[in-house]
Amino acid sequence: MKGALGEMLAACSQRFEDLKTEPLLRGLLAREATMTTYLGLGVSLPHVRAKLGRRYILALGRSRAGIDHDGTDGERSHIVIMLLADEKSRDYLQVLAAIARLVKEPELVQSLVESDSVDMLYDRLIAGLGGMQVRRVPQKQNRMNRLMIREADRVAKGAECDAILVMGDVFIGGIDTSMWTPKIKSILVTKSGADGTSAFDAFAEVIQVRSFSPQRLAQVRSAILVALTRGIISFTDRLCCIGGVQGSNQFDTVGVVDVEREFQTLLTGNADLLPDDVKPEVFERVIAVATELGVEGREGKPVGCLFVVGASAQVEKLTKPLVLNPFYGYKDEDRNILNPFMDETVKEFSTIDGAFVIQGDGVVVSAGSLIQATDSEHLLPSGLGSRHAAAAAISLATQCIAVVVSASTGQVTLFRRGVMLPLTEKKVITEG
Ligand SMILES: Nc1ncnc2c1ncn2[C@@H]1O[C@H](COP(=O)(O)OP(=O)(O)OP(=O)(O)O)[C@@H](O)[C@H]1O
Repeated sequence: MKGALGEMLAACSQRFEDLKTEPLLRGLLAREATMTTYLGLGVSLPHVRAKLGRRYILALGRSRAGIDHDGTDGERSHIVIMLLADEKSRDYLQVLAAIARLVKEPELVQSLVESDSVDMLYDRLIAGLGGMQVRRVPQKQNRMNRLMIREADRVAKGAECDAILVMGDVFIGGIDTSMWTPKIKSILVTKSGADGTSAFDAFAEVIQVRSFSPQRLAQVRSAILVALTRGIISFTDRLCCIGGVQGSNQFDTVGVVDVEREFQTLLTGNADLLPDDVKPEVFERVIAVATELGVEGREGKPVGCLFVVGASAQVEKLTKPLVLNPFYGYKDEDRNILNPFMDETVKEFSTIDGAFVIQGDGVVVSAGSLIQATDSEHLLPSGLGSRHAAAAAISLATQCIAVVVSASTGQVTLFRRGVMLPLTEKKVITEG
């Protein structure tokens, strides 16, 4: 890896002659020594921040034979994406996250590894950055899709909806935007990268979510929550939603949702779903990690988990460590939940008892914390035990938002001011 990084830095310094490669290499290797930058699928993303004089330099290296890399369980790196960032680049974590998201597409990675020439690799990378190729949907299916779109438009107008929410992942590779014709403001919700695609012309807003529960209603709920926290819709809005089974290429459902009624129990007169100090992207990230844990578990086994986000000064007074805090001593940037390398770390620690305490800006303060707040006033539905009770109590005692993944049902539930809002449906978990 040291050799590969040296080569890539040399290539960069040919382009940018003022680049001081020695300290950059030292920085990259030091970063690598604290935590591996291997992302999986044969891709590594070494990165460093330094005085660069420009915001970012990105270099991509390919090795067909692969490079040995620490902390990869014997997997080799075939693609090395080196990100150099200036000390002052403020969206550093977002850039890292965007790159990490991109290389989660196995087909793209494979096509980069197999490219015959630098030009071909470059073209494929650019195509990958521009989103996936939209696949053709058979004529017959499209007739029904067009009909559903027209109906959604009519329902939206008739019911005086403020916007149409379109679940885009019904279509493999994304919705064919030429098909989208309604006059009402439309919001596309999608898991796949929409950056830079034509979706931005056809839709007023694009909400990119990282993880979805497979259930359709739960998907709509998560999407509305994200749209709310980002200020794309408001509590008084009425939405027309159009969706279908993921990857089926077929819209099959049109529904109307009154946002306020949907989230009524949670709001009761308070319009601030998110605590003041919690950044929307941090909340979204926590929901995404929680949903992934709920759906996938850890190494095939169901896991439970509790995230307490925001109001960390208040929260700290009501918590006690159950184990030595594994996040102690790391730089804020390295233990921020927005950092893509934290995903695995958080999932790894999800198996230890206790809660994650996370600051509103994303910095993980601790894991394995015992919540000492108690609340005897609110009765939780039967079947919910001490983890859910702790989440309810801490959300009542402080201005935090708590997110629980149930080990017994996989359900993700949100707590704010002691009120619970299930975000995903329960699933039946069988042992073994
Ligand atoms: N006060 C608390 N603070 C932090 N973590 C807690 C607290 N109470 C329980 N937990 C965590 O929740 C775990 C499971 O507890 P329990 O089964 O009673 O909860 P539950 O609400 O039924 O959740 P699940 O649906 O995941 O089983 C405990 O092993 C512990 O890790």
